[in-house]
Amino acid sequence: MTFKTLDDLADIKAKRVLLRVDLNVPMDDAGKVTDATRIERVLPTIQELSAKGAKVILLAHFGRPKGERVASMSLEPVAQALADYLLQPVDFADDCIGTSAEEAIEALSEGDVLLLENTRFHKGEEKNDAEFAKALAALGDIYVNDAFSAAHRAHGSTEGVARLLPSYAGRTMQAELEALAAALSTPVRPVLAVVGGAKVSSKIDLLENLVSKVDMLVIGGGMANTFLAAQGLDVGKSLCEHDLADTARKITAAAEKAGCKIILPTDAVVAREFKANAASETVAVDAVPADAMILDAGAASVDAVKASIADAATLVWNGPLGAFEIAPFDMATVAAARFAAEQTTAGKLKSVAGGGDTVAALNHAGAAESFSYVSTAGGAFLEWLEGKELPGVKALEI
Ligand SMILES: Nc1ncnc2c1ncn2[C@@H]1O[C@H](COP(=O)(O)OP(=O)(O)O)[C@@H](O)[C@H]1O
Ligand SMILES: O=C(OP(=O)(O)O)[C@H](O)COP(=O)(O)O
Repeated sequence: MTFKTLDDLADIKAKRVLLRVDLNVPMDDAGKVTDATRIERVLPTIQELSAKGAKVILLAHFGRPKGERVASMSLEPVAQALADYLLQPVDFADDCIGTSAEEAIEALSEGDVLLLENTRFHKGEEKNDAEFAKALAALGDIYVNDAFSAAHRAHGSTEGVARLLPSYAGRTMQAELEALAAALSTPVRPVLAVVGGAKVSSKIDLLENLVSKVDMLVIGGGMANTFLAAQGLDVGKSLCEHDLADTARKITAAAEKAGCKIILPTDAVVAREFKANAASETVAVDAVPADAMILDAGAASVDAVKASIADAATLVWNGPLGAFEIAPFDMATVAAARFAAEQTTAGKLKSVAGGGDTVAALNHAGAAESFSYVSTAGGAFLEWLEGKELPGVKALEI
């Protein structure tokens, strides 16, 4: 696929550049960014545009507010965090279209950077509504997409607006696509995929295709609970999408047919409260108390994950194996990440991991630096791996 890059942008002095970035960063309850990888990755594009005299207008989403204005999902705290990394002020407008955005843009000088409020505060964003895309496009002269990790969404700010303005790929978009192609176009077998995390419904469908591309699939985190429940096990109060049981069974059957080995947890760390240092115990997955929730994989399951990593030549990983943000439920994720890092350093494994929280987990484990490649993308990375066309990339096609 060919698209224009920043190299194709001639004179952009004083031009209004709408730059789609992914600032969907992990944040604690106090509004502090707990992992800045996604911020760091978009700095080169912002700096390049700013240095060339453009008025840089950032479009981004945060969380899943479903078209409502949800205060806890405001991007305002991220504007300050971004300014700290950019070492330059970042203005903020409290809406991504309409008067407040227009006035904030009017006030920009060459090289200034402005962040617009969460695009998902408007229903038109996720619907990719033509009027919403038009309202965005009216704010800029040029569109640049640097949000590879949101490119699997055909939304107003990732797809619709790209069709209305001269469009370009940003440096991170370009680098991600090149790095993933270099690392995984012809992966050395056996290939192991590890899929965990919490976004069960948005990722489970991908697994049916994935099992035909990989030799082993470790299913962990909230995703595993859905598979365990589909086998008839009681997962108590665990994060679990019971209505996806049929899908889980279909994936298991597809894996058998394709000769892909599925590795599910056999034991689990359970607790009755979702808080740091809550009283916890390790139980077999068929003995989860009805009033408890699975928050991490147990030691036997971790050994099985490590054995799979030891057997693999290539690892692709999205989604933590437990609620790693809360101690001690980071045990499985940290142990697996460190083992994969060691195998990579020893030259036995090519390891590629991605996803906003996955990257945060790898950083938490001190393992990210040793991985072969760390992508900002989780869902987009899995879709890319499947060979799916990503709408946000497709819209940039010349
Ligand atoms: N057993 C579990 N119960 C609840 N949450 C979990 C569990 N396992 C993992 N998680 C949560 O999954 C989240 C990450 O999921 P996800 O967004 O899919 O990953 P990524 O952002 O890397 O793509 C983390 O916040 C983690 O706490
Ligand atoms: O965090 C993201 O994806 P990821 O959790 O798959 O890494 C992206 O910002 C996309 O967010 P979405 O899954 O709410 O569309």
